[in-house]
Amino acid sequence: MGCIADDFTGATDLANNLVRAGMRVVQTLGVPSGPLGADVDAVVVALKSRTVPPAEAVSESLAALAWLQAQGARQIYFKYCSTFDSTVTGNIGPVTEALMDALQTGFTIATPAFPDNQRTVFKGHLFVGDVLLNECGMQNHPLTPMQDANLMRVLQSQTQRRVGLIDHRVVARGEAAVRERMAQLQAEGVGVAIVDAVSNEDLLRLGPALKGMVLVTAGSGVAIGLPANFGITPSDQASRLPAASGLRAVVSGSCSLATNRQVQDFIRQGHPAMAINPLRMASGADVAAEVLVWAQPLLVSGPVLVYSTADSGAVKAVQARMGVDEAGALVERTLAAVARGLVQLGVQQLVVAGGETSGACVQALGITQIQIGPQIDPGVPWCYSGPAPLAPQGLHLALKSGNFGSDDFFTKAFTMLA
Ligand SMILES: Nc1ncnc2c1ncn2[C@@H]1O[C@H](COP(=O)(O)OP(=O)(O)OP(=O)(O)O)[C@@H](O)[C@H]1O
Ligand SMILES: O=C(O)[C@@H](O)C(=O)CO
Repeated sequence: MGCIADDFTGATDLANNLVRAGMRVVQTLGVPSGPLGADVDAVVVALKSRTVPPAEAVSESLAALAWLQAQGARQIYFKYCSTFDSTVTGNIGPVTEALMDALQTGFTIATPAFPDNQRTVFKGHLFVGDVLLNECGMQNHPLTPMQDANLMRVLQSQTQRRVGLIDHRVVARGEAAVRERMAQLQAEGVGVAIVDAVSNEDLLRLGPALKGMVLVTAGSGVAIGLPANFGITPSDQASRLPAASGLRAVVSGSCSLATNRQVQDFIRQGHPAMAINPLRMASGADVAAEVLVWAQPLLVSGPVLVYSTADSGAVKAVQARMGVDEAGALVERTLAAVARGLVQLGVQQLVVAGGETSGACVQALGITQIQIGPQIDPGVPWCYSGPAPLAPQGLHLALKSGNFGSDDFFTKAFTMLA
C-alpha cells in the first residue's frame, strides 16, 4: 500500500493504524530521492501540504504518487485530517482530483471517520465527540477554521467532481451493499462518495468493499479495515522499537483544545515549562537561544516543555498584529530551532505537538525516515529515527496531532518508554 499524508502527525497516525493491523510500515518525511530499499507492506510518505496553496499540494502529492508507484504500490491511500482540515480552496478536493486523474480512475471514497478518536460521520455530517465539527473548537483553528460540518458541501466546494453519499444504512448491510451503491453512484456521475461510519465495525465492514480500489481517500480510520485485503493479520512484531535513552523534552506549537489541556496538566504536575511569545519573536529577539539557555540545566532532572500553545483569543490577537501565515511561520521556525537545539543538548526522547509544528521540527532535524512503534494514545505512536548527524544515538519521536491524546499525554508518553 502506498500512502500520501498531508501532514506529519497525520502520517504517523495512519502508520500507527496500519502497524496495529499487522503491516510492516516505513514512514518517509517528504518524497525520498532514491528507492526505498526495505521489505515492507506499506509506505507512508508524509508531506506538509495541508495548508500550502493548492497547486503546490497537488505537485507534491503527484511526486509522492510517482515515487510510490515506482516502489510497486498497488493501492494508494490519501490521508487527511479526521477533522477534514481545509483552507477555503483545498487541499482535499484538488489533491483527490489530481490523484484520480493520474491514476485514471473515475471513482473514490472520502471519509474522515475515526471512531477511536470520536470522529464519526453520519448522513455526511462530521461529528467530533457529541457535537458537530463546527462546534468542537475547530471553528477557531489558526490555519484551517472549519465552519461547516456537512462534508458533501465542504468537499463539493473544492472539486469539479460530483460528490455523493454512501450512508450508514448501506454501510450496515456490508460489502455487497456498499459495492452496489458505489456502482449506482458512478452511473449517476458521482466521482467521490462521502462514506458514513460511526464505529470501528462500520470501518471493518467497509474495508472489503475497498479491495482493488486504486485510490482511497480518508482519515486514518479506514486503514483498520484494509490490511486484511492483503492477507495480513495483527501481530506485536510490527511495532518493536529499540530501547530508549537520553534526555526528554516536549515542543508544542499546537493551539488545539486538547493540547491546551495537556500543557496545563504538565505544568500542574510540576514539570518545568517555558511559554514563548510570537510578538517577542517578531521584535527580533533570539527566542530560541533564550529557551535553550533556560532548558539546559533543567533537562537532567526530567522532561521540559517549550510551548507557544495559547487559547483562541490569544492566537487571534497575535494573528491580527502579524497576519495568520506570518505568525504561523515565525512560530514554526522558532520551535524548529528549539527542537534542533534540544537534540544537540542530548534530548533523545522528543514529543512534538501539532502537525505543522512537527513538520517544521522534523525537517530542521534532518530526519527523512522513521520506524513506527507502539501506540501511546489512539492516533499517536512512539516512532524511532536511527542514528543521524544531529542525533548519533538515534531519536525516539512522538508527533502528536493537535486534538489527540489524554490530558496527561506529555507525562504518560515518557512513562511508557521508561
Ligand atoms: N501563540 C500562537 N499564535 C499564533 N500562531 C501560533 C501560536 N502558536 C502556534 N501557532 C501556529 O499555529 C499553527 C498550529 O498548527 P499545528 O498544525 O502545529 O497544530 P494543530 O493544528 O493543533 O495540530 P494538527 O494539525 O496535528 O491538528 C502553527 O502554524 C503554529 O506555528
Ligand atoms: O486525522 C487526524 O486527526 C490527525 O492524524 C491529523 O491529521 C492531525 O493533523
